[in-house]
Amino acid sequence: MLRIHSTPLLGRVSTLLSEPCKKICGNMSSGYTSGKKLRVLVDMDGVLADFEGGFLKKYRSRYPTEPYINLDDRRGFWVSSQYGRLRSDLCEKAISIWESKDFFIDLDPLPGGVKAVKEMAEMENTDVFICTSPIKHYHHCPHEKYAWVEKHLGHEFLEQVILTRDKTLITGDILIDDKPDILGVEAKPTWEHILFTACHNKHLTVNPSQRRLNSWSDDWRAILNSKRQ
Ligand SMILES: Cc1cn([C@H]2C[C@H](O)[C@@H](COP(=O)(O)O)O2)c(=O)[nH]c1=O
Ligand SMILES: [Mg+2]
Repeated sequence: MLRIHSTPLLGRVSTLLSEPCKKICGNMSSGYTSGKKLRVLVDMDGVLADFEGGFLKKYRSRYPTEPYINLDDRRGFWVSSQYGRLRSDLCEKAISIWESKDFFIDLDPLPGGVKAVKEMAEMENTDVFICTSPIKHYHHCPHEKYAWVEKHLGHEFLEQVILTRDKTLITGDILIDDKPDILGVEAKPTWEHILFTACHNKHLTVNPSQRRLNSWSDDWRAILNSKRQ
């Protein structure tokens, strides 16, 4: 394994490395030495990738005679729970959709998300990571989440992917996420949760101190700047 001990050596080693390796080493050097970079964690499902729209399309196509919930009528984060309340067997039918091959890779990007993340990544003193929870049925989901990032953000962005079932363990300044309650073993995560508005959370009255990003047309740059020292 190549160990890099100091910035001058890093500079020399860097000239010998391929472009992707240079980018990795660039991240290592700036992250370790400055300590001033803003670290933004961006969720994937419901923030960058249209989980709800993709689910409804595939559910209706697989179960054309079964009842379904329009996106305007979605309430609560868990699609499976709301379908289960509609009729108990529909919970399993809902789950079967996102456990299927090609569900995650086929998700359409949400408007403006990919462009915003690419712009964020180019900003000075800013590190962006895609922070996303895989489902436990792991046959397709983790692979397809990586493939989605490669397809829409590019191969180099794979370096920025964090798959975790517990986002409270990840350190960052901001987490942009559509899930209203992000809980885990760490009671006091380092990040401020910015609630990304989605069909399932738009009616929620949240704590007045919780900030929202209504869409990627909203002023995400101002939110980032508000966290800079
Ligand atoms: C709505 C819903 C989602 N899931 C799964 C699907 C995704 O892998 C995660 C959500 O990930 P995120 O990083 O918090 O966006 O949860 C599920 O299992 N059941 C559901 O109803
Ligand atoms: Mg999400």
